[in-house]
Amino acid sequence: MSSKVWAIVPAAGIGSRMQADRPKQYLLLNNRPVIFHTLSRLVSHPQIEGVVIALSANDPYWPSLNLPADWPVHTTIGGDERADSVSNALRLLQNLTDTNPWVLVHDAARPCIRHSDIDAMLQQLGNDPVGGILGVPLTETVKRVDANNHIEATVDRSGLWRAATPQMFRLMALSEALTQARQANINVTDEASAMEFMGLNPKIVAGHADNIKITLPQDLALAALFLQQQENGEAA
Ligand SMILES: Nc1ccn([C@@H]2O[C@H](COP(=O)(O)OP(=O)(O)OP(=O)(O)O)[C@@H](O)[C@H]2O)c(=O)n1
Ligand SMILES: C[C@](O)(CO)[C@H](O)COP(=O)(O)O
Repeated sequence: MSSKVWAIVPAAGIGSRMQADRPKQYLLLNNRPVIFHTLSRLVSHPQIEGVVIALSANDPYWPSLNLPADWPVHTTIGGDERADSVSNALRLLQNLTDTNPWVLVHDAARPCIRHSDIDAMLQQLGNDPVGGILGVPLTETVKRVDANNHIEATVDRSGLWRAATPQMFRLMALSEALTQARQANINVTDEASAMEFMGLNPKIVAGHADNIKITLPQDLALAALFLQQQENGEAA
């Protein structure tokens, strides 16, 4: 894939499930904030031209990150929901470019993203008419459970995947899909849902299971281990 792409990083969340003293994207992971690792992975990929990151309006941590001056990172203010943060970042990007590039939307809370997974997306989706997402097929038995934690049913897991990020779509199509979903009061938790709402069928690209989203307290130690393994060349 010859033309460059842009990354969009939603980073305006509060990380409530993490129950930490600060938003999880600013918790330390191997002596660096989570968000530093995520941005480092993105800006170091040769196909990524720049990054637009959506920050909380009252984010006191960003200024002290001291990112390298040559990192092509642009900031904007996020919104109430993740989808609003992504929309705001896309709006800034539309003012930065007069093209309609592929955008890779990637959670700030996913610092273990591999270049090989981004390469697989670019290779498999670069000529796709719609785009797609990174995901991991479910490998365990799936249960539907009632409010009292009793098993209601075993769900057929064939064809079930965990959606991850990056999620790769064309700038204009994704902007329009998110706008339409918002106007219809459809609360989308990922970009693919908005594209599906528009009647489109995104593809899914198999990624590595270590591309975890740091969500719960126990995820931080796991992410630290995965980063260490990757940096030591131990991760398969
Ligand atoms: N209004 C929001 C909500 C979330 N995010 C970002 O979207 C990513 C994935 O969302 P999630 O894991 O749900 O993060 P939080 O909303 O911060 O977590 P929680 O739901 O536990 O509060 C995170 O990088 C988060 O910063 C965002 O940019 N804007
Ligand atoms: C977009 C996402 O990473 C796909 O798995 C995920 O949905 C974002 O986290 P959230 O907890 O749904 O906001």
